[in-house]
Amino acid sequence: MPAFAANLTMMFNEWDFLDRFDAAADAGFSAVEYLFPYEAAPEAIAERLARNNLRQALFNLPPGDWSAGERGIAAFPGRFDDLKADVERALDYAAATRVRRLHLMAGIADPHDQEAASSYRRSVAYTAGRLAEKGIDLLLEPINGRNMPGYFLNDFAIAERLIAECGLPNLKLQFDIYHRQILHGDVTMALRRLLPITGHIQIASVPSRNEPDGEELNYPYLFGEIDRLGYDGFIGCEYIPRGQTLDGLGWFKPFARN
Ligand SMILES: O=C(O)[C@@H](O)C(=O)CO
Ligand SMILES: [Mg+2]
Repeated sequence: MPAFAANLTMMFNEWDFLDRFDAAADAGFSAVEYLFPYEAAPEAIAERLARNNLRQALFNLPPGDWSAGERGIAAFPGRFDDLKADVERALDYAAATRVRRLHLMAGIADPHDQEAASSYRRSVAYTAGRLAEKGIDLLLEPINGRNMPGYFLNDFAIAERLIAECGLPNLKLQFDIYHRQILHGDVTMALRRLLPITGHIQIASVPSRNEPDGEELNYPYLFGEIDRLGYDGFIGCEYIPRGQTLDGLGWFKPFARN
């Protein structure tokens, strides 16, 4: 049975950030993820995880200045020193939350720009190396250009090639099924082929990015396939509830822990 992680950036927004941990546990989740933890103290997050017996599935390394439109800095040649500091900041939170995987965002940059491509590769190799010292996986996530216009890593084939070329055991793919369907489709065959390099999966309906219970994709079929393939990681529920979070959890009832 898949281990679902509630995405606390998108779900349970009826509560303040720290209270979302309690709400997710009460709803039957045994794990959580979110984009960024950095506005809360690491100890406060650790306390909520422990209190609720929750596992921390994933979060992102700092993305640069999000409010100014940055979506990562890994592909920016002039920001390597910032990136190194960001890695240490993320590792403080990783130590507190015991997370085993972190996602590095690439940034808004032209994927055909050679300078951006080599900066990205350097940032990925550096970050993966530093995370390996702590036993943590580094994840790369292709993101569709409708949600994130101009995003550098906008193609699963580019991520797959980079992971193969780097040959680092802790460098893996973040397979967001929502982005995959929008970018390329062919979700089941891609899961079958890419599962060996996949470190995390995320889900949402397509095209609305709501509960995984309708629209283009047949999630009960995909959950069965993911199980059949022997995936033993987390599935992050990275969706925007259509209404109240709890009202939309009918799909999750068979998987809830209590
Ligand atoms: O799919 C997404 O948008 C996220 O997983 C993310 O990390 C960047 O927004
Ligand atoms: Mg995602």
